[in-house]
Amino acid sequence: MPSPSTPLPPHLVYRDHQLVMEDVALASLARAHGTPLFAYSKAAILDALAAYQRGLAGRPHLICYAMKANSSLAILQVLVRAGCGLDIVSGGELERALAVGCDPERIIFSGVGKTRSEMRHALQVGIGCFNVESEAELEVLDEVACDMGLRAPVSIRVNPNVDAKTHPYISTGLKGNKFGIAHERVVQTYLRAAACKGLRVAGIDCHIGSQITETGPYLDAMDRVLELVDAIEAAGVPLEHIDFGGGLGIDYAGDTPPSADALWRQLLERIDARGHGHRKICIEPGRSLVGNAGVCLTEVLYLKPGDQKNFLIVDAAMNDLPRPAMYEAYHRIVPVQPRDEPGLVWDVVGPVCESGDWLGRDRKLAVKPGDLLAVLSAGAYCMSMASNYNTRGRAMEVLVDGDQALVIRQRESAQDQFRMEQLLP
Ligand SMILES: Cc1ncc(COP(=O)(O)O)c(C=O)c1O
Ligand SMILES: N[C@@H](CCCC[NH3+])C(=O)O
Repeated sequence: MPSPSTPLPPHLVYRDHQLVMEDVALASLARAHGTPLFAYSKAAILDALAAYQRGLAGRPHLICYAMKANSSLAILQVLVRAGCGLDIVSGGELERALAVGCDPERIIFSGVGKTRSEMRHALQVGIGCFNVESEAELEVLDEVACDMGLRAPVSIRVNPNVDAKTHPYISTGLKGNKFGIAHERVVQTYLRAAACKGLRVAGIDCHIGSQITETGPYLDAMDRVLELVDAIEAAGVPLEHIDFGGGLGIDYAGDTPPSADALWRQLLERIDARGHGHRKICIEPGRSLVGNAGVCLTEVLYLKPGDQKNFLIVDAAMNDLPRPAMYEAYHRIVPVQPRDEPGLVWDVVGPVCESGDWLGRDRKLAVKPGDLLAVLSAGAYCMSMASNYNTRGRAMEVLVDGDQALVIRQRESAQDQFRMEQLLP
């Protein structure tokens, strides 16, 4: 676990006893806008993207940001303007992609449960590729496209049966997972797809899981995918691109994932060695682009020391930051204006009426009510998984760019929440 001397994520620094993001003191943001508040560093997002761009430089490629990690419109704009396409998994995410002006040809539609109406809309606007996850889905997509007199570009998501060595809830490339088509059925599924009038085979797709911190599982999965590419083409179905998904991890708790450029140097070596150097590479990174660019600022409400546990009650909760409650995930928690005192060991918990509503356990912190804390690595899968449980409004979001801070989402009010509801007459 990180100690207080462990370096902070990029673009966060203590200056004059103040936690600063780029050139903005986070305490001033919290005082101006209230808490809980998510702040994201634009430079950190662009630096993370640059690592992938370096890794894939000189190759035909498309980086489709997996917006499920953080789908706030301004974040999408930052990435689309910097050259990304988008990976989507629902009609709602398609609307977001279109709202930020993403070229539809640079949109990839993933996910196991696309509905007919989602397929129709995606075909109407002309998205770049559907990543198909089952034979049943292939059939429905063919039907929908034929009805519209179109051919849907498809990749088949293969399940390579590789252990991504991550949390079981976010591992997707093993036989027991619901994702993708089993290795042994892939070639026949491609033959079937190639014979469908409503489909055009474009590529092959694979995504083995999330928060992957080792290179080995990626290399194993690439070997399996390349074997399949050879077999599919030998069976007479040409493929244009390899979509290798996302999944690269970030440092939450002293994790040491490879950098995106180092990982891709190795993967490209493998691709070249097996004679596939000419192929277009698509990727779908999510967490690794935005995760360490974000913090969640929260205010200490109450101190509740006890016989067995000391509880530190803050104003952010599991509805804002569901990862600890869902996966027992670790997020580093640091003071925004540190005190020169020894501190106590606390469980940092939120106001929601659930024992599972905790943000951090056994954290040594010197704090008083009214102090501000920053929950780190909160750029991915926090706001996008936030809920209104306990009728708590979703937090405000701010994008920091140099010494500027732009509000990119207003705080949600109770009225915003019940706008869609109906009182009885
Ligand atoms: C199909 C697909 N692509 C991309 C991603 C993005 O993953 P990550 O945020 O781990 O990069 C996911 C989520 O795991 C996914 O399911
Ligand atoms: N929600 C997960 C990641 C899921 C990846 C989605 N395919 C997390 O917070 O770590």
